[in-house]
Amino acid sequence: MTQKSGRILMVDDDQDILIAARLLLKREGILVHTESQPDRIPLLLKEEAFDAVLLDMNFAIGANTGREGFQWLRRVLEIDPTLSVILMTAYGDVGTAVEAMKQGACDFVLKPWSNERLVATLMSAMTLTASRREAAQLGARNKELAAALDQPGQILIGGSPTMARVLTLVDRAAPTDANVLILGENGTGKEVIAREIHRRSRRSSQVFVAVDLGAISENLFESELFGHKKGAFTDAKEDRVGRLVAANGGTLFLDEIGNLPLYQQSKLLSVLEQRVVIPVGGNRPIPIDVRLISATNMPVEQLESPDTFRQDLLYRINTVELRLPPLRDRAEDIPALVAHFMGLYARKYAIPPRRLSNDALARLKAYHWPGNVRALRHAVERAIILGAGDVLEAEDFSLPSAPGGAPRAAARLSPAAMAPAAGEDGLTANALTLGTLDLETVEAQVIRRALDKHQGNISHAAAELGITRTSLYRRMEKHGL
Ligand SMILES: Nc1ncnc2c1ncn2[C@@H]1O[C@H](COP(=O)(O)OP(=O)(O)OP(=O)(O)O)[C@@H](O)[C@H]1O
Repeated sequence: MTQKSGRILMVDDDQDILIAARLLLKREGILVHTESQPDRIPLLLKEEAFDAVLLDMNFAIGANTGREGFQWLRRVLEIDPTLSVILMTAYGDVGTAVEAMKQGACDFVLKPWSNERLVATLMSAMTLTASRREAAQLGARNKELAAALDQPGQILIGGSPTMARVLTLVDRAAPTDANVLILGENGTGKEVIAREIHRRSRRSSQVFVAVDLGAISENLFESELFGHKKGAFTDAKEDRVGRLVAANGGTLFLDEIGNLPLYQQSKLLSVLEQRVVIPVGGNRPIPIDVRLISATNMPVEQLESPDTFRQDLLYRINTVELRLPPLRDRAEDIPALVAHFMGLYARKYAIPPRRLSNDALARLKAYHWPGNVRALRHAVERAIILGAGDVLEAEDFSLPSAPGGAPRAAARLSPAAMAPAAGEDGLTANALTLGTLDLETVEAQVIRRALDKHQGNISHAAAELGITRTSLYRRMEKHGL
């Protein structure tokens, strides 16, 4: 790999040496920043991006132990462990050379140097830096891949005419690398569709990285997406590779994109336009190559309002727009979905397969499913656990008696009831002002309040309640909200 466009930082207190090196490296097409004061190293590394450091070992007058060189070597590696450092000295001996390598230097040059050898050493140092940086990115990507391997293969059910139309679009869009925006209520299967697009795309052997923008706190947004350098802020104890870089070569799924505040939308837009990210506290732009799929449950009118969403960002992310119909508009899919989930949970709980009564199926098809496929899935899970006979009846699904009506109290054994009880996570805050001490009622009231306060935004309500979105969904379902 030729790295002739690389950039070197050379630190030596001898101006003649710096001039000689500058002339030599210029001829070789290597950019070099020369510096005579080593204490400027931290600042320089912060301000500029370098691919290798050439460091003298002795700075104090008369010094020849190399002690300062070792000290600055440690400092450089603390700041950027991927950077290759070459030490140089006029007093070098094998012992110092060995010690320098042990402490993390990648090579050692004796003064006066041979031009050819110096250039060759610098070239391999720059290549080493590049591969260390690539390895860090690969590590992050591998983590994502390993997480994907842990996930069971997702089965996509969608035989209804409305879903068939969506799947035709998926078919056409998937191989094109076009950015896709998926719109739909919570639980309609936006992530399932995003994974399907990835699976059918040219990037299918690469990683699929899902980022729930609604779950990232505002102050961690940049660090999570773009990464950070060690020391960029108090908690940045190590370098961190951002999710955008981890998704390199693959598909990046940005869920709940409608939740981003406007100023974060600007940051995201500029990254998408320039196709590079600069980690927080860093200075080296990292090129990114991702296929972007975004999703939101925000109604389209709101998304098209400049007060809520940057329209230039919208144009960038919605080359193809898919609208997932709510489950109530595709009741034809319900039998297949129920059969699929019944099989899934019977296997999971090692329960013999059960049948479904006609009445139960009719009730499931007639219900308006405000929580969509996710809620249906949970209802089936509960029925599988609680249903006593060989045939599951309508009552086993704990459906509200009329659409929008109050749900039956969830049985003690339901998965929802198995979730942490209210009170363990702050859900009973202010219980005394609610006029009742019945735990279930209080929980429902608190959740309703949180949802009202955040205009139905699940991520924000969950964050305020101090629980995960999944946990909030379970509770909403339990209370028929
Ligand atoms: N067509 C489908 N076939 C099989 N399972 C589905 C389908 N659609 C959704 N599901 C299941 O429903 C649940 C919710 O799906 P998913 O997470 O994709 O919805 P979402 O729209 O992304 O939700 P949210 O808006 O909350 O992010 C998942 O468990 C998923 O497996």
